[in-house]
Amino acid sequence: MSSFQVTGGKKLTGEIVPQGAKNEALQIISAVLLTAEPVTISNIPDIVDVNLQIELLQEMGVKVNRVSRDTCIFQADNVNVDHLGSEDFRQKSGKLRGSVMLAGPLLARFKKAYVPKPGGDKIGRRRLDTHIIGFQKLGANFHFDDAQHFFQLSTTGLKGVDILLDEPSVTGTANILMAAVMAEGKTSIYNAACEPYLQQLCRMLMRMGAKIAGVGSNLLIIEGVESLKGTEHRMLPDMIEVGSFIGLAAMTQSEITIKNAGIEHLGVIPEKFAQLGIKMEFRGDDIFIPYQEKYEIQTFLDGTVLTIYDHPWPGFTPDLISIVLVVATQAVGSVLIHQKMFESRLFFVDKVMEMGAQIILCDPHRATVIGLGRKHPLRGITMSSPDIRAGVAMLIAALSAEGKSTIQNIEQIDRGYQNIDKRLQALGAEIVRVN
Ligand SMILES: CC(=O)N[C@H]1[C@@H](OP(=O)(O)OP(=O)(O)OC[C@H]2O[C@@H](n3ccc(=O)[nH]c3=O)[C@H](O)[C@@H]2O)O[C@H](CO)[C@@H](O)[C@@H]1O
Ligand SMILES: C=C(OP(=O)(O)O)C(=O)O
Repeated sequence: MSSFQVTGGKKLTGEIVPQGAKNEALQIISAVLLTAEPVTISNIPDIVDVNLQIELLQEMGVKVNRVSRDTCIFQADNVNVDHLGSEDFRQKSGKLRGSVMLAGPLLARFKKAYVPKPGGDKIGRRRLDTHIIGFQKLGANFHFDDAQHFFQLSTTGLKGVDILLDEPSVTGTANILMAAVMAEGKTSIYNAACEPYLQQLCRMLMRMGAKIAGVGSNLLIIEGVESLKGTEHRMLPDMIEVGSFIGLAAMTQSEITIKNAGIEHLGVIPEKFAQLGIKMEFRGDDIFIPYQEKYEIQTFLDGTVLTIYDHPWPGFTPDLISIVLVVATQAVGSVLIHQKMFESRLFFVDKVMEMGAQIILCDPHRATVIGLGRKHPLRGITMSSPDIRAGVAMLIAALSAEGKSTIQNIEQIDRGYQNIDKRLQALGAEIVRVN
């Protein structure tokens, strides 16, 4: 288990470029299975989860030519689908959430797929019902192996159908969409997720020849085609990294420019940080966060205490709730943080309280943060990262705290943030990686 040793209290300065989006990459890289032709993908983040997804493809026979550090040409012209039934695949795919999205393209092109229990963050129950029921409606049969926790899917041919999702699952929508693009006839997916990740996937599929209407909305209409061709695709900047850096700048009283932030794709993210009182200047596609002695949490218009909660896109992403919570601890004012989607994402809060933050953990989903400005600065402690975003929230807290902190289990952070220690060191942060 590796750790970061962080000496807090340093003001950071300079420019930082967000990596390509992790959750987009996991969808896009799965979609290369839909064609035998080459697909060139650029701005691929060099992070553990994405590298694992690429290895999974390689191990089932997809050719991967890394033409530069962030660009690969994939060609799925000789795929061994049976590899997915192997112990090897089960082990490796169990390490990340994104592996589940190999199933949709495999069903579409090869008529069978295996879905082992996917990994990813242990942030609550993460069921696959939306995915499997969607496949079933398209004409797939499934068998669930209880002992191995393994879904086996097969079809004699997928057929277009109207699907109303029980919830707008992000990976579920991507999976069903990728299955539907080559199904016979018309499919509609209503209550679809519509994050920029999915919009990007739709655009890529359309460049490959898919017929999709309603991109960016919660109703996707897909007219099945017989086959898809190769294409090129570039990943957007990672909006979760952008949000993390906005919070980091304010909390450490730093002056940072986030270069090429993809501002038009950030939805309400800047607005939520502005509600915490954080100033930002949009300069072209860069976000400049000036030094701020203090930032003050706004109230609602009627003067009641602000609530920040997660919601499917275009609402506020759950992946930034932990970061907003930590950043609020050094603000002036109070905010109720409500993590609606996941029941185990706020458990790191006891560590932030141990650092000296004034927080009332109301229940597994809600925490009230009482920001007293820097009256009681946080103090460094030893903590362990339970998931990607809590890990980065802890790192931000440690960088703002007085004294030294140790963050253990940083493998969680490495799943989603590319060389975060080196990139923050370049801004002046004191972080040492201990392997
Ligand atoms: C690889 C990947 O892309 N992972 C993301 C993806 O995970 P993932 O696709 O696994 O998440 P889902 O969208 O399926 O749902 C996440 C959780 O939220 C619950 N839920 C969902 C929708 C809803 O309206 N109400 C509700 O309560 C679900 O029951 C589930 O427990 O989307 C999540 C939700 O944005 C993000 O946190 C993950 O980073
Ligand atoms: C929850 C996340 O990731 P995953 O779904 O891959 O576990 C995340 O990116 O915050």
